[in-house]
Amino acid sequence: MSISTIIPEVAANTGLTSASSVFYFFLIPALLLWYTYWRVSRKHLLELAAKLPGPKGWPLIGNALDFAGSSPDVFKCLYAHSREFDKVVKLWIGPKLLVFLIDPRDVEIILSSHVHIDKSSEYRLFEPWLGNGLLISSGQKWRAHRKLIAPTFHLNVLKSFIDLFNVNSKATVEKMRKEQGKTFDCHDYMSEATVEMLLETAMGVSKKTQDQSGYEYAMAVMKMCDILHLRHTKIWLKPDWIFRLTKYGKVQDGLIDVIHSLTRKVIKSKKEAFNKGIRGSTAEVPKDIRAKQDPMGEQTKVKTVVEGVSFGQSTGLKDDLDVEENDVGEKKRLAFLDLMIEASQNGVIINDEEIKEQVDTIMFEGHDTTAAGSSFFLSMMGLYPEIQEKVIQELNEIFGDSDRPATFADTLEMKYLERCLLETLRLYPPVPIIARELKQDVKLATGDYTLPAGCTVIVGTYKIHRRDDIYPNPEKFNPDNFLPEKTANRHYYAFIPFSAGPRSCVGRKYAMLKLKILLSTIMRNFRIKSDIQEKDFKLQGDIILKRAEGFQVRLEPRKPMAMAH
Ligand code: HEM
Repeated sequence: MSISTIIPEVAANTGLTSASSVFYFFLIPALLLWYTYWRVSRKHLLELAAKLPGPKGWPLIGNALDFAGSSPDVFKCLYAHSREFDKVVKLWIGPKLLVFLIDPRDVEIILSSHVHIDKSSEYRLFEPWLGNGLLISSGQKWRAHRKLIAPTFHLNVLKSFIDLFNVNSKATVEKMRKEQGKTFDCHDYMSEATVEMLLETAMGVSKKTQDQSGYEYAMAVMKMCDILHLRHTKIWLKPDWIFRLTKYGKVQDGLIDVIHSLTRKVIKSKKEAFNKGIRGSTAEVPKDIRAKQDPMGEQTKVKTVVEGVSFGQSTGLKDDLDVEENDVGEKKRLAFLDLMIEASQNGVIINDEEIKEQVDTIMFEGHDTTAAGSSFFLSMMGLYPEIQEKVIQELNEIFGDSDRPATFADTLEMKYLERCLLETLRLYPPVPIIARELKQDVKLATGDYTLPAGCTVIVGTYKIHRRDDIYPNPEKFNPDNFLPEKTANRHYYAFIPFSAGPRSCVGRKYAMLKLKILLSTIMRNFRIKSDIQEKDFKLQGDIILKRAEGFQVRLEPRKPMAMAH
């Protein structure tokens, strides 16, 4: 009689022991086999990666610890790496290979290509929010929708937004007036203004359509970005099933609810107007603004094809936004949401779900980027009073004492303000990096390096804009970097705040026009002061570049009753 029949616990234990030994007997070789297969299947990637320069990492986790700190620490650490190497930097986050490109000649190969246009897997985390909208989609869907959407941001359409840009800029000035003399975060005002302008222009609905304010929507977007950034940098939060078990999963659901409820209301309201035969924005433009606008019909006289640097693109580069006026057919002159709804009527080009995805995408891409860009601009004005005075002088020359709204022709005269804006986008590009996933190997231009298929390639815009071989004294805010003689000889891909090539930003011209009207209106009313020096900025690159401490500025009135009407 064996001992196990006498003592049942021992029998059970013996059974357990033998079961677990069998388990380990098979598990360990299975794991080893899987690891060997995995290494062999990635042999090509590992061999090419070994030749790329990069900081030393740890076994298995690679450089994952570089991503473990707070947002500003991660940003600082990545920027420090980009300064140790001058062309390419390789980093491993566990098994994931990231390759940063920081030379414009290499960046051109990726951004100008019609092949390397797939977004990296990191963008997948946006899906519950943005669906498969323009920012994330690829292949035939992206191509068809890009073709549909790009013409809705043509200058001819944008010019019809000028009244609404003016109305909303004035309203922002009035709201900011209560902050005079205090130190406050101007980003809050810029976010609200940019959301409301998008609603009234590209979406074509009154901002009163929604009961919550643009500010609430903007705050929900900001918190969503915090969560997405956390998931990008903390690898254990990446798998959906783990993420859903954490408190962040629930918070995300709540935020998406706020965001999507705005989207649904906007689409509903636009459809109702559309069915009544109304085209164009339903937002109100006060009579005085419309009457003062374009008194001599000058807007129609001004040649509309103003390309290159004035609209955020290096001189000489072109994309699908730079089509001639005559190439944009009558039908395509509709604003974004009008055109989406019209196209959906036959259900072939775009269906209701796809419209929602695109509205979410444009609302996000269109507001957070411009809110950051304008807040950095105001911070720069506050820090450099002599530069600010030159902007004010230019605005005085254009507008004199008048409180008239800005016209399109005026925006073309704002040459110095434009250079300050471009210089802001150089030093503080709101989208500090762009990531793509390579489906095939890519030979680089700057050395004997080949990027392996399967890696994530990251265009390091922030670092490229601060290369000392391209921009002398690169950390200094110097609007003269954008004098025509300076831009003429620069590599096309040395200034890419809006990306470039077939997947460039569709809102590039919209952003530049809107920012010129908003910022000039603010500066016709206030002088900006700021006490925190650039070296003390705590930058965080959670998708959109921001200052962790907030964009603290003070306002001084230029004219006590200026612009009051
Ligand atoms: C200062 C303001 C802005 C900056 C710096 C900016 C920058 C960028 C960049 C760098 C990209 C490429 C992103 C990537 O490939 O991952 C992009 C894409 C995009 N942007 Fe902007 N953007 C701005 C404003 C806007 C505005 C106002 C809109 C819409 C009204 C907009 C809509 C889009 C869309 C839809 C895409 C995706 C395009 C595609 O993949 O085909 N952006 N933007």
